[in-house]
Amino acid sequence: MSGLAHTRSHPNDSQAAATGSHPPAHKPDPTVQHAAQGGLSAASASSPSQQPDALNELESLKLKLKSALRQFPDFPSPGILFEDILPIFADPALHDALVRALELHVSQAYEKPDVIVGLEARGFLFGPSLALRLGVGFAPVRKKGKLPGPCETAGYQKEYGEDFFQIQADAIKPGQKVLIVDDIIATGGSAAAAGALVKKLGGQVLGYAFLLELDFLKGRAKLDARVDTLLTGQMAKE
Ligand SMILES: O=P(O)(O)OC[C@H]1O[C@H](OP(=O)(O)OP(=O)(O)O)[C@H](O)[C@@H]1O
Ligand SMILES: Nc1ncnc2[nH]cnc12
Repeated sequence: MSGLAHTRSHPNDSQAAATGSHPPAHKPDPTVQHAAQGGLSAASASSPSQQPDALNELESLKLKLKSALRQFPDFPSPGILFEDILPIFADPALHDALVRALELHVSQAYEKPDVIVGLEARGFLFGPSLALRLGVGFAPVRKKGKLPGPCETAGYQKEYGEDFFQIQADAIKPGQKVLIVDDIIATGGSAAAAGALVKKLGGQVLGYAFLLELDFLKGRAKLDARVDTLLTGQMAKE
């Protein structure tokens, strides 16, 4: 299995990314840790530049991370199986594993970005740490009404509702290369809105990187640049 996996999304597939039906109607015990499937599904070819040691390290980090995720059924609304990533941050070793995995992933797969853009709120948990490791800037995309000064705004729909995102007008300079990061891609609405904001400011979206992809929702079809995720899938425990 490749340590890095990505596909370039096809903008024309966006209709396929509608809201989702959900995977198995199991009722998992939320106190039991679950395993999202490690690795990535489609189109995951290693490039010759990828170092075997780094790939092994990445695979081992992904296994640790997947075992830390928990699921809560019917949160925040009925029918949603909520993936809780917070146990990762309760344990410094797991926290470090997440930042290290993203650092490996991004540094092997992309040219160096100028700016990491993280999405409120869970993209703020690791976006700044990743930016620091890579030696690049960080800019937040926030929910409407939280950022001072001139802002660009984009509305979007997500797996469980709709919202507005904003970015400060001077957060990205025209021509800057941007990597957008968040914890989860579900329907892709949030990430697509963030990409639209970066492009409104003249930024170049190198790609999107996530901890977890709920692939049955086909969110990556909404994104028109490279998409990378450490873990894929949603698996309920009986
Ligand atoms: O792919 P989508 O269907 O758009 O869903 C993914 C988004 O949903 C969650 O954020 P949420 O809006 O719940 O905000 P939070 O991080 O503040 O909890 C998650 O952190 C992603 O940002
Ligand atoms: N099922 C889910 N669990 C956690 N965060 C989400 N964001 C969108 N869908 C989600």
